Amino acid sequence: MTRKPLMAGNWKMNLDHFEATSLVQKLAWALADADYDSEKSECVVLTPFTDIRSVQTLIESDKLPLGFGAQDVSAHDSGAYTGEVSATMLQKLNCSYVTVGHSERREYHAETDEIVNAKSRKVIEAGMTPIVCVGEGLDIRKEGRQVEYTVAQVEGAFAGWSAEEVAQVVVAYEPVWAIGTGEVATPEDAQEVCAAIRASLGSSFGADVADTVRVLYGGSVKASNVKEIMAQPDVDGALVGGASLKAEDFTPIVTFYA
Ligand SMILES: O=C[C@H](O)COP(=O)(O)O
Repeated sequence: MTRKPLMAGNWKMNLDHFEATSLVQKLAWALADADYDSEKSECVVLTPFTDIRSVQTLIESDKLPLGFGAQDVSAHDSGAYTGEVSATMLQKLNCSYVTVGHSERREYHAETDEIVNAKSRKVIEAGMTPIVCVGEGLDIRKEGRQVEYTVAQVEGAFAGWSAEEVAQVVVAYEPVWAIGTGEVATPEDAQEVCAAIRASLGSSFGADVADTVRVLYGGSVKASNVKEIMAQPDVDGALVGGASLKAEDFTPIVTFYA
């Protein structure tokens, strides 16, 4: 099966809605200038909640070849959960993707695999695609336990799910030590864990699921290293932080195939 590469920009807590509109316009212009072919990669921006309406309006009204989504979601449907945003609310804004369980959420907001599981399920139930983030810290990497640690996170994220549900997700492998540090995992490091994630999905949910689910790599992806990372057979895209904040940095990542 051919898995279409997904190049997703996670803006994190950057860019207000004015800046968001400006970046989307610049990105659309730069992609057109680079002869971007949306058949060869899918380009998505994951914005702060406050930017989504502005980004949606721009992308839909100008029919830009970009997807958009959010960086987190509530595990609850509605009610007395001050400050939270439900999957249904995001779906009503036409979001396609929602990042769940990013290492910054796990670290600063104590998100466990159980919470990631519950949130991802809400995203699926609302008809969107969760980008479920997993990955080891430096201590685990130094002990050489990156595969077992990351595979256990994947098993926890989808415990109790059906194969049909898991077939709808995207998994992002982000070694925490490579996020925002300039330390990029080697292509072989990325391949090792992405392949193990795929193998785990295969043994738990079947070969079709393993063939279908896109596994992304994230952690200091840049124009200068994207091609070698994307050349790995089990890497189906990138989750990009810092380099997604400028059109001139993100465009060559999205058009890595050129
Ligand atoms: O979600 C994106 C990752 O945290 C990677 O961030 P980075 O590209 O700035 O290292």
